[in-house]
Amino acid sequence: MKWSEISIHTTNEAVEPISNILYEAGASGIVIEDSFELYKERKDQFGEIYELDPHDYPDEGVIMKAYLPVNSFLGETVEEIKQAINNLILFNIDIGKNKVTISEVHEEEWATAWKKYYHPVKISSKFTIVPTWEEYEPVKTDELIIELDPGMAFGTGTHPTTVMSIQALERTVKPGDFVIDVGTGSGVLSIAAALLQADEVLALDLDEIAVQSAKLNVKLNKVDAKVTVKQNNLLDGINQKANIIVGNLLAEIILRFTNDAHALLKDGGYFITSGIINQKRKEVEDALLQAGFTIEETLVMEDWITFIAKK
Ligand SMILES: C[S@@+](CC[C@H](N)C(=O)[O-])C[C@H]1O[C@@H](n2cnc3c(N)ncnc32)[C@H](O)[C@@H]1O
Repeated sequence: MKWSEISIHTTNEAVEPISNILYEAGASGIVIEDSFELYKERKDQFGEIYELDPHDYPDEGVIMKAYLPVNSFLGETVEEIKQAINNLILFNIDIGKNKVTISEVHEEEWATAWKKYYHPVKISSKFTIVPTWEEYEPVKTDELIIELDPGMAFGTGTHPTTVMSIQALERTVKPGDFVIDVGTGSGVLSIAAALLQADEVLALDLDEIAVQSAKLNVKLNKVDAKVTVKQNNLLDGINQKANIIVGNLLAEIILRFTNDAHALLKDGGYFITSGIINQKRKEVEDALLQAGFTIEETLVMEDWITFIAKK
């Protein structure tokens, strides 16, 4: 598959709204090169000070890079992104130079572009995500480690929607549970559920590349005895009743399977929905209530919402 890199030179203030615009437009990942990063003193995990390469960073402001698949809609998607960024001025957001450039990247470059920005991250009280190419010694004996090679699939584990999904799983998964992960991407949520002692996990994704990536990561984390990865559209054709269904997908997609999720859950089971941008909060909440769920908890991070709904 060919990918197109869209690069936007903007300001720190605009990073969050532009991230939302890019994710809404279907970007699979965003890299942020912030000039400010260069001047921060940083230490590696052994306490050594290290420096970043100035060539990777802009002199001022922030360069955001996102990756979009090259398809027949690419031109329109880019135009919509540009338009949405220009509209930020109406909300008094400084968009700085607003220089937008497009270039084509090949699959391999895309996969490695991530690597230099991606280090072990503690994302909750229990979990630390460690990229496969980094050495990491657990700080605490009960720390749960997820090793990930996100490759081409969404799910470095550090996006707010993923972090909140994992926090929601920590609060709901019980030993012996059967968990379904809709839109598994790199497999990160399925691996988390297995490490939280779920008995059986079904990881589903429509995208063949995500399925391959999830299979690889599931093996890497030695949870392949519990986790089955399958190419599937949402919950189509699945009929084994679950204790938990988790879906980190855009609101529009969640709305398509709230009723199916309700039907497929055991009584007292949880439907965890993430990936909901704040503007869509009410719409998803209404659909969950309409399907027969009660909202047990709402998590908020930056501009994103995660619901823990109970049947
Ligand atoms: C935002 S990513 C979430 C990845 C990962 N679960 C995480 O939390 O980091 C959404 C994933 O849903 C998948 N997806 C989108 N539409 C889908 C559908 N109709 N059925 C199954 N998966 C779908 C995408 O391929 C993508 O891997």
